[in-house]
Amino acid sequence: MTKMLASVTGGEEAEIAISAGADIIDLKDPKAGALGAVATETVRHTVAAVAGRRLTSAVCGDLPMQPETIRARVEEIAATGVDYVKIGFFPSENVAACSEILQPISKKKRLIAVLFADLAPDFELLSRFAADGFHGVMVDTADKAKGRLLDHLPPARIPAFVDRARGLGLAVGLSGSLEAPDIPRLLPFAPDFLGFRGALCGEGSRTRSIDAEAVKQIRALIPEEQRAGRASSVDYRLLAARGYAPGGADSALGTDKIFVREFVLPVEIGAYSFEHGHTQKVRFDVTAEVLRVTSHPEDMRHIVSYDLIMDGIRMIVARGHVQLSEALAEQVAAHVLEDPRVVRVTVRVEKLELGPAGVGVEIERKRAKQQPSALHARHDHGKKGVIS
Ligand SMILES: O=C[C@H](O)COP(=O)(O)O
Repeated sequence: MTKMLASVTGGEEAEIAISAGADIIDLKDPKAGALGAVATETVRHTVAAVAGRRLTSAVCGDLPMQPETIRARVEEIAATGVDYVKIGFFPSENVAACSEILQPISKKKRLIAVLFADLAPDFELLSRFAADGFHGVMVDTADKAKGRLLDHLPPARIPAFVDRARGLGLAVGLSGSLEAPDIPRLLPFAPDFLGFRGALCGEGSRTRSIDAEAVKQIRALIPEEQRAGRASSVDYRLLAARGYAPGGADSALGTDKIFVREFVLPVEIGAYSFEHGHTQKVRFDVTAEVLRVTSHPEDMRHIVSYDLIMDGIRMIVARGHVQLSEALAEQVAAHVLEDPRVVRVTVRVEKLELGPAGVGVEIERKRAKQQPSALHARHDHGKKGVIS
């Protein structure tokens, strides 16, 4: 299951994050940069105070890409007893050398390579990290003022990154100014962890202190593993909605309709030869009938996000040429029905450049009774279980 990583500045914030349910306590000084490091002594004390109640990690700072500087710093942080050491790899011709020099340390400490979605990350580096014994790879953002992870690494590009990392045996983390609505969009990729700082702080400002209420709200959106000695805070309705558990929403509450209208994308589509090798504008209109889980919807736990529909369409379109509008509509309908709360979906696909206005197809599909959730299937595949 996906773990929640909370970046904290020291022992006091660590306790807040622990009591609000974070799985990984990550030491970081947000005032000192994207991967700003806290004092090594603070890492040591906090790790000792956490005392195995949670996994711990620490960043090494926004270091120059100089192999010897990085090696020395990673050794210093590793010696604190922290479980994971996170190392930022900024674009440089020295990246391979900086990774390679860490080989001996990676044999005794779990290292996480951090790439930055807003700095044109080179995912070819993943095989370098795997060869050098890294435990995992994480994507973050370097400039927190310039957008969230999904602004730089859109959902359609995430499967390629996740699949590649998984194929190399690397754990996968996603972060970068993530906010609550990003969580249901990222969970289907089954990352090993999602990392947060800004969303846990007062007024969403990552340089303020973390706030217990904000941590709890984020925690509630990530299905939680049962932890010994802790009353479970699992929201079973959420789990059901994500396909992690049998059961479903309260049918007595009936359904709502969510919709996406006039969503236009360039698509490689068409059966004629003149339609191959280039894109044409296609308009999507989708309405999904969703089971309600509460009569008082308050946050992301209680809804099916229309972002999931748009993300799905983008991912399907990114797979390449499709011959028929009908086939495209079927794929979109199947994707939307993967959410077990969707009972019926209408999909209209219109090519906008072939006729006076639009030409296309509209289909309606219902969830077949007892149809096993595709999300079940995805998660049953464990680490390989990502949308492709
Ligand atoms: O490791 C994760 C981060 O600390 C993310 O920080 P952020 O949510 O402020 O971008």
